[in-house]
Amino acid sequence: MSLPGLELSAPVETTVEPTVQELKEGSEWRFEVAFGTQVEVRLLSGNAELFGTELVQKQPYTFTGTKAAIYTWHGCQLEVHGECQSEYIAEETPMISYANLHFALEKLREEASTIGSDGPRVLVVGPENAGKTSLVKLLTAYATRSGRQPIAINLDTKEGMLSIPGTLSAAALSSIIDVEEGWGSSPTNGPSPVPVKLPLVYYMGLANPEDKALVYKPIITRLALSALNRLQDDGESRGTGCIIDTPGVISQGKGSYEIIQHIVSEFSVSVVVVLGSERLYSDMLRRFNGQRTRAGETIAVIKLDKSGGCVDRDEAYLQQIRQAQIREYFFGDAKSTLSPHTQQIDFSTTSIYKLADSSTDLTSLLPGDAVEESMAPSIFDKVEPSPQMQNAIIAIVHADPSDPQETIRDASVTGFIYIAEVDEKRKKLKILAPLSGRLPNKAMIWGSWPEGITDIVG
Ligand SMILES: Nc1ncnc2c1ncn2[C@@H]1O[C@H](COP(=O)(O)OP(=O)(O)OP(=O)(O)O)[C@@H](O)[C@H]1O
Repeated sequence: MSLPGLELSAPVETTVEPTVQELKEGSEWRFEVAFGTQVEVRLLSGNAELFGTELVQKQPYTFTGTKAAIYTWHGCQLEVHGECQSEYIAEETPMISYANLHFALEKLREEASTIGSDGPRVLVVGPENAGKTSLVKLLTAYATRSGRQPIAINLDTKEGMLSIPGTLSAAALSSIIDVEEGWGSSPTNGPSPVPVKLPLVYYMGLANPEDKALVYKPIITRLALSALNRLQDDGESRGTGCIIDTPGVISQGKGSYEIIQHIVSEFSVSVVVVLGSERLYSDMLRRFNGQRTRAGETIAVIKLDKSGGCVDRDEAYLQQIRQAQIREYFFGDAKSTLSPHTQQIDFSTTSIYKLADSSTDLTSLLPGDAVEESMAPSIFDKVEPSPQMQNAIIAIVHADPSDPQETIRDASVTGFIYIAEVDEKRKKLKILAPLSGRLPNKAMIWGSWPEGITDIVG
């Protein structure tokens, strides 16, 4: 069966005989599956995990558009149906050092729980494709397997965590992460085999946060406030702490790591993990080692090797991932199909704010420069619907259309709509929304990221 909007129709190749991969202890099977093809994997014997989440024996797992690795601590047998784009077994992996980091964090968590303080706030930085997201998934999965409830935080707008790209989000993860889907699914209207997570989402609408620190930094501040409050209020998460994923671009040293500094101070980061860069490690050591957090803890800076399995992903592949995340937001996934609604709305019922292109960025002013009222940065331009909006994703946020721009910028997301058609003559928009019913009278943000997507509505 083919699902509308999802490219899930390609069946698993059943005519080809399955292959069996024998993995020795401490090795991993690295595999890539193209979009449009599916590969089914079963764990026949032994134990195995995908970025920290354990596979259940005999259960079929189906992968499409995936680059990942299945690791075994004690050896296992995997049965593979279908054709991978590439696959091999690697015996050298940095998994022991990753597991040691987990045990060190567990020690800090135990200490925090004993004295009733916050568990470690862990920041993962490193160049692009160093394996940051995979490490954050692994540490989160290991923490949940230890019976804890970590808060996972995504500050990388290039890819979404439990939301679409362009967003920053936080979620308390008490249940396992989904082997096939990555982080799992956010609330849907259907039953889900893996419990759904309720993320807190903010919309940035840009791929490169350094382009607009004026928007990115305040959103980080909001998200940090919410996440740290959640830690304080939630006994289960408090001793566990949080694990923060970041975009590679902020680790390149431009702007003297100003954004990393901002994240460390807003989240009161106590452990900085540097993946795959000696130079970044030495810069982070110089900047943070031995410094103290707000609560007086000493900040630790740790270096970890990049896994040889990390793959550079080309732009075409990344675009397919983004489109799959958007389709999934509206239509669900193979396990739970959603029923989004198209409807016509009048231009007059919309209040759309577009990130201003030429806003004065106060961060570019030198200390002591006077800020005149006329120079005050404008964050958004209020815009009428226009043909350029066709195929765009628009965020609806928890703010009134008449609220100050700062309030709109700092508001969390209620949901997203997709603009299928702009009819300038009749002044109507055809939109796709996850639910039926009138759109709330809230401010809407039109960003440049994720880019428009075609063919989503028939
Ligand atoms: N051990 C491994 N074996 C095979 N593939 C892997 C392995 N580790 C990571 N990958 C894959 O490599 C790619 C890059 O990894 P990941 O997304 O974790 O890096 P990142 O540093 O978060 O990237 P970005 O900077 O773009 O956010 C991903 O497709 C991931 O699934």
